[in-house]
Amino acid sequence: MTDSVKKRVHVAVGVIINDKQEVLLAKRLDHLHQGGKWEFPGGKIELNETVTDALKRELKEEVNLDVASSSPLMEINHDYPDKQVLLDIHLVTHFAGKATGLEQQEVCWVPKKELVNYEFPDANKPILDKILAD
Ligand SMILES: Nc1nc2c([nH]c(=O)n2[C@@H]2O[C@H](COP(=O)(O)OP(=O)(O)OP(=O)(O)O)[C@@H](O)[C@H]2O)c(=O)[nH]1
Ligand SMILES: [Mg+2]
Repeated sequence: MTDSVKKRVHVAVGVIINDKQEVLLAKRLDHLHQGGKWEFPGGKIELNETVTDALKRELKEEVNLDVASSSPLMEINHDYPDKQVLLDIHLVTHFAGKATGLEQQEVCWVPKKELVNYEFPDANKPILDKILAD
């Protein structure tokens, strides 16, 4: 295995859209990688976990939502200067609960058209393009 393959972090990411066509964003805490930017909730996939298991676990841990079903949206490989990520992005339109930032992070529901006003990590560009095209 090469270093680049070994180091790449595999992340489950949820683009969560409610009945009003708003998208759930969370603000990354300042001390984290890409801190201060807005993200789609999610996190690292653990050993022996499927992407959908990880997505369910992370969305419960981070924003207190129970995912009922999800569908694959896209995968993005991105190399930051300090970190390489593989984002496994899923669309979540069926879920239960009220979105709450359980890790002291700010969360908000944003109408699709207003997403252009938020700053995201560089890796997210294709996700934004896709959501805005739909
Ligand atoms: N959740 C999430 N992570 C993203 C997005 N875009 C993006 O580049 N990432 C990167 O993917 C990685 C995800 O890690 P994370 O910090 O969410 O991981 P985690 O929830 O498991 O937290 P942990 O660091 O406490 O283990 C970070 O390096 C983050 O910068 C995004 O839209 N959502
Ligand atoms: Mg996370």
